[in-house]
Amino acid sequence: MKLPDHKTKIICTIGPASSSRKVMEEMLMAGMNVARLNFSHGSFESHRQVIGDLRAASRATGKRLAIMADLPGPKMRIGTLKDEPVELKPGDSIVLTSDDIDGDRERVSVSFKRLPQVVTPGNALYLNDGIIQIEVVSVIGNDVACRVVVGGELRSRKGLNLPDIDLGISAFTERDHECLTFAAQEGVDAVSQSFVENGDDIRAVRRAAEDMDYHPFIIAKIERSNALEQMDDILDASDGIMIARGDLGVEVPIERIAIIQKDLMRKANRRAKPVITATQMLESMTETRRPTRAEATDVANAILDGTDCVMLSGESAMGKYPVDAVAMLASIAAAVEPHKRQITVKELYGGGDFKGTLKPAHLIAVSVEASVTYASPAAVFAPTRSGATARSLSLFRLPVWVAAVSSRHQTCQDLAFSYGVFPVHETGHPEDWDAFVRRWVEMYRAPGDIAILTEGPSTRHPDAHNRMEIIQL
Ligand SMILES: Nc1ncnc2c1ncn2[C@@H]1O[C@H](COP(=O)(O)OP(=O)(O)OP(=O)(O)O)[C@@H](O)[C@H]1O
Ligand SMILES: CC(=O)C(=O)O
Ligand SMILES: [K+]
Ligand SMILES: [Mg+2]
Repeated sequence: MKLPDHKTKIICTIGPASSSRKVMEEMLMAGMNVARLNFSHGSFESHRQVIGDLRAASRATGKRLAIMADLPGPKMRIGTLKDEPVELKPGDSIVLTSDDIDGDRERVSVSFKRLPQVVTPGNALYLNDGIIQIEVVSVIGNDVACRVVVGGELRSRKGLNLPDIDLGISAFTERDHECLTFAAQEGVDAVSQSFVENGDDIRAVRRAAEDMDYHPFIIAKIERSNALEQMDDILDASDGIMIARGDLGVEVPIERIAIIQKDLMRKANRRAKPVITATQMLESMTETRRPTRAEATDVANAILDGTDCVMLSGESAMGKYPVDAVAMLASIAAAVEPHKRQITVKELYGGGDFKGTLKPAHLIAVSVEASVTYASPAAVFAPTRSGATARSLSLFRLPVWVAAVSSRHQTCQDLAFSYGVFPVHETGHPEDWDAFVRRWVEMYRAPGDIAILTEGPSTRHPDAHNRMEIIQL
């Protein structure tokens, strides 16, 4: 067996292009770690089928895979179109209506029934990830008459954004609750909530899940401008975040995305919460076999800046080259990671004076960081119950794998989102760590003369001390 060549985790949206077992297996072999199901599309029946096939593909390949349910949130969309695509040109008139109709180039339905009440003439609306811009001319009954400002191609169920308008709705909708119930029934590992505005939106998801005795890893999707002012609260409430650049790039001026992205990564890294960079990472690979130079560089920079995961959307859901796109992310990651500087404790905590403020678990992480700087261990072994120990080691972006050993299946699945963490599911806690470490190093042929083992208090040994052990191999 072989350890992956890349430590950045790869998330792939599953859609028509990747719904066959064969493609799923190829994507796993190419490096997919997490499969994302977008509940804005497809039926529960189709998602159930996909979940079954993904699990079968994971068993067949022996590759661990976490499944993430992406809840739609209060995203507004247009309805279906009779004929598509529809080409909109500047100056064209188009009506958005809350009536339930099959749309055409004159009149298109919208999922948000209160649209006519919340808009006023002059408001700018955006369609299809902001590619098309329209302006409200007048509101008559259920119809909002608009004029096309920037044209483009429109297809069924594309998104509608109203960046400056307060919709007065919570992020966790009735529909999300239905999707969450389905995810709980299917035992989906992780849930991402769209259009989060504050920590309460995430707490609502967590509470609803707990009421079902369901404990998924919960990701907050950052894609609204007001979420940016609530990041401390959102990070406290969530297990990780996604920089959802598709909607974010419409909701805030696109020229600010780069700085926002870097800032979000720094904040998430500091708290050891995994961060996902999403949307248009290899967009051109939807149609062509090679990415653009700009895309390859975008992926590289996200990794250098501190992303844990890179994500494919349309590329793997409906593109021509889903497997090539995964392979491309994996090879960019493998090429870039050795150039990523290991993070020092000083940098992590902003260079401030933190003497006396670090907890024992932090001190262990600091010691590991120092050891890896001066030696090249085969791996760092971190027994972990909740995954917190492994995540606190991950944030140093060590050049060696953190083998996170846990008896909890959910913890292993959660760690699919963490950079450089290789989850190892061990039902019985190993009695003989020395033998366990040797076996693992041998099995994966991990090079090195030593291995590092960390251990802190556990439920079995609540009085144990935090310790770091050097195992001579
Ligand atoms: N389960 C699915 N069934 C059919 N088509 C899908 C499915 N999932 C994704 N797609 C297609 O792939 C495209 C890209 O997927 P993506 O997840 O980025 O969705 P999106 O609609 O752009 O937006 P968002 O992520 O904000 O919900 C979708 O617009 C859709 O056309
Ligand atoms: C992924 C997603 O929802 C976005 O980029 O908007
Ligand atoms: K979604
Ligand atoms: Mg979005």
